[in-house]
Amino acid sequence: MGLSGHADKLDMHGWKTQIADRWDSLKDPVKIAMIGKYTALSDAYLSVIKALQHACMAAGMKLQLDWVEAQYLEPEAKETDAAKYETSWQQVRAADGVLVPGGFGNRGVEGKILAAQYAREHKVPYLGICLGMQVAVIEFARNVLGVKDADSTEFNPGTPNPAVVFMPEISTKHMGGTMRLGGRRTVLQSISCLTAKLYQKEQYIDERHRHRYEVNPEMVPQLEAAGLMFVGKDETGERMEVVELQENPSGHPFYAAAQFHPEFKSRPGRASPLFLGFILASGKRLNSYLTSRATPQPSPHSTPVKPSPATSLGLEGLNLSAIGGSGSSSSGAAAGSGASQALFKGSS
Ligand SMILES: NC(=O)CC[C@H](N)C(=O)O
Repeated sequence: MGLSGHADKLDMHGWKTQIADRWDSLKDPVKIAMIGKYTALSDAYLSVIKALQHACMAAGMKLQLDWVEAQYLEPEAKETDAAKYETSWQQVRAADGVLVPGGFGNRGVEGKILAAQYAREHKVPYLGICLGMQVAVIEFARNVLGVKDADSTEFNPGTPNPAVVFMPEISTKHMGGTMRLGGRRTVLQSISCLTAKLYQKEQYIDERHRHRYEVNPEMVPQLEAAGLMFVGKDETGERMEVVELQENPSGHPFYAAAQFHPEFKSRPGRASPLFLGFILASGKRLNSYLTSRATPQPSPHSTPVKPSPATSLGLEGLNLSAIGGSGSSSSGAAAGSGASQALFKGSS
């Protein structure tokens, strides 16, 4: 078979110079509050942490991750554990960005909804993943549309106002076969949305999924009329994939959430575009990053163009001197940018 009988020595030099040294050199802090369940520290959370690290390396920022137990953000916690309630809200208030990752089951959901509301109202960058998108939609329905009892049928099966509903992908009778899993296509609805700009795509993106519930398509027109835009949908147009707060008049620096899990495709040197956008916005560097990149142009092709590997990474074309600009607080930013450049060159 032509095997030489011994493995070549692993070349760790690139890893050391491009990843390990770079990680150690990051100085500008970015404080992210992750609203979850401590007890559910599963692989899903580990992928999210890795994706945050990849994005921080690309942005030249040092990650400070604060775990916030969602349950302690709920008003009842004021009675049962006032100290934890106070510290948890302090962590949210101190954060540069708020992230609600994926999850199942209803414990802590109201706390996640309150965190999404805080981020929206206080213009703090928000990234919602899967359940994090569903709670953002419920929050918006309750507090902007005024549908006070809007809910998900996962948490309240009898809710009269379901903003999120069960989505039997295969069959309700087929036990265990009802989870929508794996790589699926998301069709972008506008080339000017943040998601299109971050992915540098004008037509579609492919990301991985893991969910049973979805945004109720019947509520979409009302939500959009009030400024919550569904900028990514599946190929039928019926299933909501990415949501963003309308740029005007909200003036929000970054409020985006996806039904898919962008963290699953994030790699060192190939940060997930949504995570990168979230970290850049949290570090007040998103605008300079976006202005340094070309806006996706409408394609002359009527059929989708095959994505090139280079444009799917989210790091290419990164103008790092621009990123180091606004909002950077110290000379560490410049050092971080230089190192980012080295990382970027190494990964292309
Ligand atoms: N991965 C997730 O966050 C799943 C969200 C939700 N529990 C659903 O099944 O749709």
